[in-house]
Order: sequence, then structure tokens, then C-alpha cells
Amino acid sequence: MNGSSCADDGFSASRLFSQGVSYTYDDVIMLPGYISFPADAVDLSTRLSRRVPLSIPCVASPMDTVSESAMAVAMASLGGVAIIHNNTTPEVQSILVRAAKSRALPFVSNTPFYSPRDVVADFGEHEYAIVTESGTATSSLVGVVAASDWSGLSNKTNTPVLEYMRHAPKSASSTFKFNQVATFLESEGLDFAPLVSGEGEIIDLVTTKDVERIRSYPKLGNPSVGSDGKFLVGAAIGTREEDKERLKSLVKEGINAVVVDSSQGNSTYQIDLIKYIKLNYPQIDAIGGNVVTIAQAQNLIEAGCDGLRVGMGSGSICTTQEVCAVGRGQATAVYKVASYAKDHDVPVIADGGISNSGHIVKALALGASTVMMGSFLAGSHEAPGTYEYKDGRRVKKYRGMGSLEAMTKGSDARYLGDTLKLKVAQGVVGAVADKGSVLRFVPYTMQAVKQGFQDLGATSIPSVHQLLRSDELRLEVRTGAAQVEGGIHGLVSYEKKFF
Ligand SMILES: NC(=O)C1=CN([C@@H]2O[C@H](COP(=O)(O)OP(=O)(O)OC[C@H]3O[C@@H](n4cnc5c(N)ncnc54)[C@H](O)[C@@H]3O)[C@@H](O)[C@H]2O)C=CC1
Ligand SMILES: O=c1[nH]c(=O)c2[nH+]cn([C@@H]3O[C@H](COP(=O)(O)O)[C@@H](O)[C@H]3O)c2[nH]1
Ligand SMILES: [K+]
Repeated sequence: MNGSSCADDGFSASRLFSQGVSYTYDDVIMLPGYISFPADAVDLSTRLSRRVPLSIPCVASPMDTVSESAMAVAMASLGGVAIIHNNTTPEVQSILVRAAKSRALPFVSNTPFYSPRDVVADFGEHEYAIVTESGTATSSLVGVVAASDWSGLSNKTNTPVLEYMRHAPKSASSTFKFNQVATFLESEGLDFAPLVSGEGEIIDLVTTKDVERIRSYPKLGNPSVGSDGKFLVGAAIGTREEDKERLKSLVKEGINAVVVDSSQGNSTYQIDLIKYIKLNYPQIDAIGGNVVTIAQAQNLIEAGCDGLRVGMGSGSICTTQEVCAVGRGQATAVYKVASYAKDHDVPVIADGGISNSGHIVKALALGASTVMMGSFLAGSHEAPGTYEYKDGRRVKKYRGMGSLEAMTKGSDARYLGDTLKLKVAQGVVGAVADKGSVLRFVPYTMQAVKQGFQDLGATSIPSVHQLLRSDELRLEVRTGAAQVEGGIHGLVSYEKKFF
């Protein structure tokens, strides 16, 4: 044979990933395809698991510095989903799910509640407080206090709320969508309004500032809403006997999917639990993991899982590969597991190691249906915790769930009093830079992913999977020098702005 053909250019994934080398996203590069459509024509809709559709392939990781109620409502508003972490009591985790499920707007204000008889010692950073008969969300609304009302008091330590609150404020329905709330505040000429549910529970307080903030972000697409008409919310559980009780209360709160959280999912504990979930809660999608091999995936799929979480040691805070010498390069892991899972109609979540939009394009092109992110979302406005300053930079704490600090946190008996008497960490505690709101940077990230798909010649996630399976997708390994060349290099200084 003379000359070269297209089939000689680059490698198919099946060939590239069968040479005994563990590759990660940065090791590989994809060769461009043919463009016959605009980037905006790319459709990123997908599935988290067998029966949970999403309009964007983004999942917030079940970590206590990433996914609580505010992340859940923001991700669902964007068309993604968050998995509420389980590093807390079942009661608190259920409250976090309920708070997300009860909202229809992409924010949670954490406005405090007081009774009229209370004396406010410190208003903190809050702008408003809600006053109800008994000081709880479920008793009747009597007023609202603004921080300015409180700060103007001459005798703060002796004045009950009743004496300076604003009486009987007009409230809006907690089921109002963003535009309805905006119209309501405008037409009533209000600066704020409590949001009240049909059952009379006070869900939150919305202000014109919130409306302006949300308006300044890119327009929201199709939100993730379940058959109950509420935001899609997932939750994580462990594999202990007591996790069955935890699951029971999470199901009561209406979770749409449960993630069985473990670094090594191929265990008798997880297999038994997945079977238990499928038997007792057939309506809930059960996501198993983590796995990085076909054999692990096979066992969890046989147990009945509806989704698979792929990644071991690839996370930014992970030390598993260092500590246990077990894991796999993330590109290889995603490709191998997805190649097997697709034959069983089980979507794959590429978990960990995502630090830019290119990694998301690669994960999806290698067979994943979604990506799960920790550090990428942790510095956001919606992540739990408050901002601090480190060396002049605004940062938020981000920690591994296998870090000593997370393992010994408060009430969780998962590790305390365990058979494992000597605790060894598999994660670290760190901090990530302030990234602003996920409502702003996730849409830009998705636009970048669409541009990557356009370059590949794929109009959707199923279509990029088709390119992969037909061997039309061509890849190569990048040498160290090629990786340097692919990054920013040779400049005396530069400013990197993503959007
Ligand atoms: N994706 C990754 O690479 C990694 C993730 N992590 C995260 O850290 C956290 C902790 O992970 P793991 O330590 O793997 O948690 P785990 O709960 O799966 O395992 C902890 C220990 O308990 C044992 N165990 C679990 N269920 C049991 C049962 N019913 N009876 C007796 N023993 C049982 C396990 O075999 C293991 O020794 C998770 O949030 C996980 O996602 C940790 C390390 C790596
Ligand atoms: O080895 C580990 N030790 C840990 O303490 C730990 N905590 C989380 N994870 C996993 O990392 C994922 C998030 O990774 P990224 O920050 O890279 O998105 C998460 O989604 C998890 O899969 C851990 N892995
Ligand atoms: K790592």
C-alpha cells in the first residue's frame, strides 16, 4: 500500500487506551473533525443516570465544602444537579434536601428568623431578618427587620424585635419563578418580600438586590425539574447499616437520585446496599462507585445500579494513589468503564480532576455522560463556607472527604469508633480562589464546551459518543513538550481571562 489514509492519522481511542499506559486528560489531545454547524447548535443535554435527565452535563460533588442547599438550587437552575453530601447527621442532610426542594429560585439567602420577643445581639452580615410568631419558619409571619433598623437602635441589648420591626410585609409565593418574583417586587414597589409556601411555611426572603444580581448573569436555560415539579436534587449515603435509615428520610424529602459514596465501590457492602435500594426504592436511581475498571463496573451493574461514578485518586484533594497505590489515570478510567457501561445503558459520571472546560470536553468525548466537580465549583458564591483572605487573595476552604479534618468532623460515626482504629487520611484540606457565582461561570464553561464539540464535529453528547465508538474520533498522546506548547508559554507576563 502506498501513501497515507485518514485511518493512519492519529489513534482511535480503542487503540490508544489498550497499550498498558494510564493516561489522564492532559496526556491526550483530540484531533479536530469537520464543522458544519454553529457552536450554539450544540446540545449538551444528557443523563445523570438511567432515568434522570439533565440539560447540562454538570454535577456538583457530594462534599461538605461543595454541595449543600444553595449549590443544589443553583445547579438545578442551570440544568445540572448537585449531590448533597452526607458528612452530617441524617436530620441535617434531610433539612438540606428539603431546603433545596422547597425553592424555585436559584438562591438561598440564609436569612435568620426571630420571634417578636427576641433581642438581636448581632445582625452579622445579614441584610434582613424575618419575624414570625415563634421565631421559626413554620409559624405565621409577623414582620421583617432590616439591618439598618437594628443598627440605628440606641439600646440594642434591651430592645425586642417587636419595637422596631416592619409589620405585616407583603409576601410572594415560594413557587414563583424568577420572572414572576421580579415582576411582583416591581409592581408592588417593594425592596424585599418573604417567599411563603402553600402550607404557610416561610421559605426565604428575596430582595431587589438578589433580582438584580441574578439578572446580571447569563440567561438561565432549562432547569432540572423532576416529575414533582421541584428542582432535581441528589444525595449521598455511605454503606453502613445505619445508612438505610438515612436513605429513608432522604427519600421522604423527595431526592431524585442517591449516590452510594465510596472510594472503592466494588465491595460486598456496596453491592448489598444497591440491591437493597433497588428492591425498596425502585423509583429512585441508584448511582454506584467509585470505579475505574470494567470488573468493578460489572459487579455494580449486575447489582442493579443506574449510574456509575468513575475516578479513583484523580481529584484535586485526593491522595489515594499516593497512600494506597491504587487508582487509574482518569482518561483511561473513563474510557474503559464507559465502553463497558454503554452496553448496559448505564451513564457514566467522570468524577474528579476537572480543572478547565477542555477536561470536560475530553471526559464527554471519552464516553462520560456527565462530569462531577469539586474544586471547580468550591470557590463559588454557592459553595458552603465564607470567604477568607490568604496572601491577599479571596479564597474559600475546600477539603477532601477523606481528609482527617472531614473524617473527624462532629457527629459522623462513619469513622469514629470504626473497626479501622488507626485513621489514615486519603485527602487534604486546602483553599480555592473566589470564582464568583456558578450562575455566571458555569454558562461560560458550557459555551466553551460547545466550541470544543464544534471543533470535533459533534452536535451533542450522543453524537460525540458515536464519533468515539466508530473510531472517527482521533487522539494522540502529548509529550511533555507538546503539553508545554499547548499551554501559555514564552511570555514575560500575561493576564489570563476566561470570559
Ligand atoms: N474518588 C476517590 O478517589 C476517593 C474518594 N474519597 C472520598 O472520601 C470519602 C471516604 O471514602 P472511603 O474511605 O472509601 O469510604 P467508605 O465508607 O467506602 O470506606 C471506609 C471504610 O469502611 C469500610 N466499610 C464500608 N462499609 C462497611 C460496612 N457496612 N461494614 C464494615 N466496613 C465497611 C470500607 O471497606 C473502608 O475500609 C468518600 O466521600 C469518598 O468519595 C476518598 C478517597 C478516594
Ligand atoms: O482521594 C480522595 N480523597 C478525599 O479525601 C476525597 N474527597 C473527595 N474525593 C474525590 O474527589 C472528587 C473531586 O475532585 P476535584 O476536586 O478534582 O473535582 C470527589 O468527587 C471525590 O470523588 C476524594 N478523593
Ligand atoms: K490526586
